Amino acid sequence: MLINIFPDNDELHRAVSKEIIQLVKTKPDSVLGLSTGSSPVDTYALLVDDYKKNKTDYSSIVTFNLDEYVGLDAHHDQSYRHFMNFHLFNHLNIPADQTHVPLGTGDLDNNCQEYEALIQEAGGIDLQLLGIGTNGHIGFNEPGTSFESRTHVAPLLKDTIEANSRFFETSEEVPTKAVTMGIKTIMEARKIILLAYGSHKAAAVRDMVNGEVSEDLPASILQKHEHVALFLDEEAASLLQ
Ligand SMILES: N[C@@H]1[C@@H](O)[C@H](O)[C@@H](COP(=O)(O)O)O[C@@H]1O
Repeated sequence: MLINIFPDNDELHRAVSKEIIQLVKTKPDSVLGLSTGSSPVDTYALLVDDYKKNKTDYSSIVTFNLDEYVGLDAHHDQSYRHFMNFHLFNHLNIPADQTHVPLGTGDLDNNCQEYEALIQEAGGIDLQLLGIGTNGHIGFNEPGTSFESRTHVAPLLKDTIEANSRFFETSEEVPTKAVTMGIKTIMEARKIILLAYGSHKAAAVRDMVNGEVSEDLPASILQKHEHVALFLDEEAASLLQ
């Protein structure tokens, strides 16, 4: 694992956005795996800034997002599809049909199979962006998820549901399941960048890097990937040995 530690978040997001922009420029038909949550928001803002200033070309880029809540369609303002359109896709010259976010409505098992097939048809993911949950989840692969998993419907754990509840008006609205790329799907990406900042991520980051590789901490599998780069701030890195 390549570990980059930054004194401030601005530098961290600049470094991550540079990696993405460089890939888009050197391989204009790259397949990008993207993530949601608060972690990548400022990175996406920098990609949008760069696009406005430098007209970096996304017309042949294909994207696959990690996950989507079950029950929320693209029109719901808390759906990950809405998040991605709002923060990134609407501001770049990427054709909408080249952006993929798992579908959290309709025939879910079928959606999962189709998503895997689409990733394969696109030639696999060149660069997967990840965040990490405080319990070590990646995508919505909670502790206990099989390392052999592919895109599937995942129940969310109580802590994750509680953490997400701040985004919803009533507790009944908070999704309890998600469609997520599996661990195996994520591990097949040719390169992975994981972004984490803040002291609340420090224990998960420590266990991911220094702990045993175990399904109890999904992100620990990244120790087995040949091209992983962590982009951390000093707080998230503070418990590393
Ligand atoms: N499914 C997402 C993950 O992909 C994300 O990495 C994680 C961390 O979120 P945040 O970046 O807001 O800390 O939250 C959610 O559970």
